[in-house]
Amino acid sequence: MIEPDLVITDVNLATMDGERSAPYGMIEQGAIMIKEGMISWLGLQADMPAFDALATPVHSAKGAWLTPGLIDCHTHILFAGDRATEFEQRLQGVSYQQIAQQGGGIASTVRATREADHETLFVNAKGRLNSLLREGVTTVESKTGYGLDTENELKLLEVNKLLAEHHPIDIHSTFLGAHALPPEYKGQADAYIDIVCDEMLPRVAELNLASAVDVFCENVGFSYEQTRRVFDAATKLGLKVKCHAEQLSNQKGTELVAEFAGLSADHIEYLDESGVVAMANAGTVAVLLPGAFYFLRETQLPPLELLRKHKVPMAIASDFNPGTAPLCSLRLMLNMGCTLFRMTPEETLQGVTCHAAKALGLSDRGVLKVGMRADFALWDISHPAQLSYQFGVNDLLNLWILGKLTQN
Ligand SMILES: O=C(O)CC[C@@H]1NC(=O)NC1=O
Ligand SMILES: [Fe+3]
Repeated sequence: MIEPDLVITDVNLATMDGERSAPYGMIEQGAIMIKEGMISWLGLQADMPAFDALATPVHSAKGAWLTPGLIDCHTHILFAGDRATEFEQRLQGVSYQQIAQQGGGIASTVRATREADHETLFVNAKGRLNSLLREGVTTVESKTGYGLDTENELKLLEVNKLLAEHHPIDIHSTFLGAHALPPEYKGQADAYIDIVCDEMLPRVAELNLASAVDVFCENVGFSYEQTRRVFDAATKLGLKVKCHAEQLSNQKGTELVAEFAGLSADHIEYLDESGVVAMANAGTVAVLLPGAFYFLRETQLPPLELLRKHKVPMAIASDFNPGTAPLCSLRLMLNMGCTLFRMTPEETLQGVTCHAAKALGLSDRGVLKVGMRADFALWDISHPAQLSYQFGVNDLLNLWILGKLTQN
């Protein structure tokens, strides 16, 4: 018998394990054992194997609910400045186009981010990660995309590396050099994509600073052909791809990411059935972003019935960014997934656990199962549905990352 490092007893487990027939994969009146940062046993407390209770720390959950640590699989936390004055202008009737013509929008965040040093960007992102940590988040995907030249995109990736080394949350870095056209390449999108493919991506791969590559494929972003070029270059360098796709129109970005066996298609409000089928066939995850939908007051809902019909895994994420989703809360997204997108509470919880892990290509987390990372959150709730039902309630009791108590 390998003695555990920690045992949690008197606990209800929302395992999120799809192989269990119960809703949420739940095990009530359960227990869980941790060894060297991984789950070594879980099940009914009545079936718990013997262990030396004198030598082993035991935490009685007193009937609280344990879930996998939450995963925010789509964030833009690396930036400086804010766009609060634009928010004010838009509410006074100034259009996006007018703001962009005044040099606002993404361009203003790019200017502020280029001027910011590593420390400023680190401190900004650390504060945002701390907000997510307090909500039970244990893994975060952090994209670049506000540097838009080689030096500054690499700067952002270096900040991600520092965050991964110094913050308890596990950081997964995505290169999003093809987020927007930098001002110095106005009207020269193909020339900028040359830089992304021929200069930035080889450096990103050589320095091993990102595990995935993303593109904003949209009529106000990059075209289908330009997106293909980036995906082709990324794949040749051994990097997985994902895509901001069908957010404002249907540019067939989803079918393109599926063609490259990509990790996820994100936003997808304008996705059609051929795109859903392509995702189903490729195992590509749908990442739904209700925060941007809400903040932009969009009306086109993502095709939930088609995603369910074709059994496409649905994840949910904050999309935290200064322009279209300045909402640094994954718990709010759980609630919005239900209230705005009409997902069920179980679907939204899958969306920030097992399906979010899949959207990042991670198979070692997102489910309470033997051999998985001991990343979990203990909640003062009477049922897992409460996690999407209520918001703003301080219901997180404890948080463990790799079996280490991180928040209590
Ligand atoms: O406005 C910003 O700063 C980012 C917008 C954000 N980026 C993207 O690809 N889609 C979005 O909604
Ligand atoms: Fe985004």
